[in-house]
Amino acid sequence: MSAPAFLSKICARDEAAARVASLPQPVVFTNGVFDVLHRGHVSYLAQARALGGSLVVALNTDASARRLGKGADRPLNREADRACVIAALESVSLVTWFDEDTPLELITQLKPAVLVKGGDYDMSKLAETRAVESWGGRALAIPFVDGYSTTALVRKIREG
Ligand SMILES: Nc1ncnc2c1ncn2[C@@H]1O[C@H](COP(=O)(O)OP(=O)(O)OP(=O)(O)O)[C@@H](O)[C@H]1O
Ligand SMILES: O=P(O)(O)O[C@@H]1O[C@H]([C@H](O)CO)[C@@H](O)[C@H](O)[C@@H]1O
Repeated sequence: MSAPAFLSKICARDEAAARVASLPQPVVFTNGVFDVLHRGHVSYLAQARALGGSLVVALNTDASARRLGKGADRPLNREADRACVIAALESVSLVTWFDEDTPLELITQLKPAVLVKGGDYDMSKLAETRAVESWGGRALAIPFVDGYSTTALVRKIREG
């Protein structure tokens, strides 16, 4: 039996620039932990993809995710497992990782035309927005889907 096709969407960070160059343009970029996937995530990724020719998702490595303070046992899913789940989505063209606290350095390397986050972010406050705008790109937040968050889901599972 052959390996699932979605595995080819996952690449190491040092291969990301070359892979991005061969994707249909314009490239939309987003990032995050995506620990336990929910409806808010998949709606937001589908809307992000519709803004361009391809969607690149950069995941926080496990070490980077732990530093975000989402909880002592977070992320629940390891980086390789989170990458598989994200790569299996139709909306996603390429998945890679970043190990820093923010994706600024990776964004500066990849120079996407569009940067998106969910509506829980104020894009005007992000250094990444200023980077993308410096090469003529744009940064925007996609409307938040109320009632969906991984942290709330984990609490519900634990507390019943
Ligand atoms: N309900 C939602 N609607 C739209 N976008 C969302 C929603 N939840 C998260 N996002 C977006 O998905 C990306 C990844 O978010 P993240 O992994 O932090 O999800 P989360 O559910 O908020 O997780 P956590 O509760 O662990 O912080 C971010 O860009 C975030 O803005
Ligand atoms: O999954 P999250 O918590 O939305 O992802 C974080 O997003 C931050 C955002 O891009 C502001 O800079 C980022 O800095 C952080 O490393 C997580 O990816």
